Amino acid sequence: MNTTPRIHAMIVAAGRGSRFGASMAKQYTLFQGQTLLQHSVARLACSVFIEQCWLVIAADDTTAQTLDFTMPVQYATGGAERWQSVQAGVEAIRQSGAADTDLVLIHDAARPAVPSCDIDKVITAAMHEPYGAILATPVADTLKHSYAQDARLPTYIAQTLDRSNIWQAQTPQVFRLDQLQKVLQHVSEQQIAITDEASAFESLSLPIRLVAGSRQNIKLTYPDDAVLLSAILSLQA
Ligand SMILES: Nc1ccn([C@@H]2O[C@H](COP(=O)(O)OP(=O)(O)OP(=O)(O)O)[C@@H](O)[C@H]2O)c(=O)n1
Ligand SMILES: C[C@](O)(CO)[C@H](O)COP(=O)(O)O
Repeated sequence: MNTTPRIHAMIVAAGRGSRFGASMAKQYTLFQGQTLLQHSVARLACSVFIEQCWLVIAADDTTAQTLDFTMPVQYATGGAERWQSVQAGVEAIRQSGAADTDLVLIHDAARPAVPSCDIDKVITAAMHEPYGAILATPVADTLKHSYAQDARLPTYIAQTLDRSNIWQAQTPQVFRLDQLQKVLQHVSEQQIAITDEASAFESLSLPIRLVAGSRQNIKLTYPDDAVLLSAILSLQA
């Protein structure tokens, strides 16, 4: 009997890219002639586990459906917060007939350089977990905590943080479908602020496995991330 759970992939692409500051949403910025969204779909398409993908886009998005993708895509409408976009994707996946024990993979459109081997690694890890697994990379720099001050004033160091056992979370993040829906409902009811789905599990003290990922899997967030991302994509080509 085939006990491998089905994988339902979603890419969240409903953000506005305010920190990036471009005139259009950053997921439509072109690198090597392709948008970030197309690059991210292509990376997922390299995975042996993924044959199609849900794209969670803004209600007023008129770009995504004009693009060509390297595997079949379906669309869901995102929300104001990232976790609400994920919740919309989860609902669309459930409506499509997914089973509770299937796995859901969530990836940021803003992370187009994720190595496909990392995608398969985090999926395989999640298959052996009761709740899920995420890609992450151990912090490499010394971390400073600053005094909270008026942004118009110079900022000073309050303390250096112990960086042992500190990781930077990435995506994909992969979870059991029914468990993900349950924890997102908890986040909604308790109005908990989260910036990734693993945090929702943490809010209920549910264990999520960390899988060491590539430092090439950067997220395009600020304008000067573009130079580094462009170099990484060129080297990966
Ligand atoms: N309401 C939101 C917010 C974010 N995202 C997606 O989540 C990913 C990571 O979020 P982030 O880097 O913060 O993107 P933005 O929210 O667009 O950026 P900013 O916070 O600078 O506006 C992106 O692919 C973004 O499109 C989303 O689908 N729905
Ligand atoms: C999900 C994420 O990419 C993990 O690092 C990150 O939390 C997204 O945060 P953002 O503020 O929505 O970019």
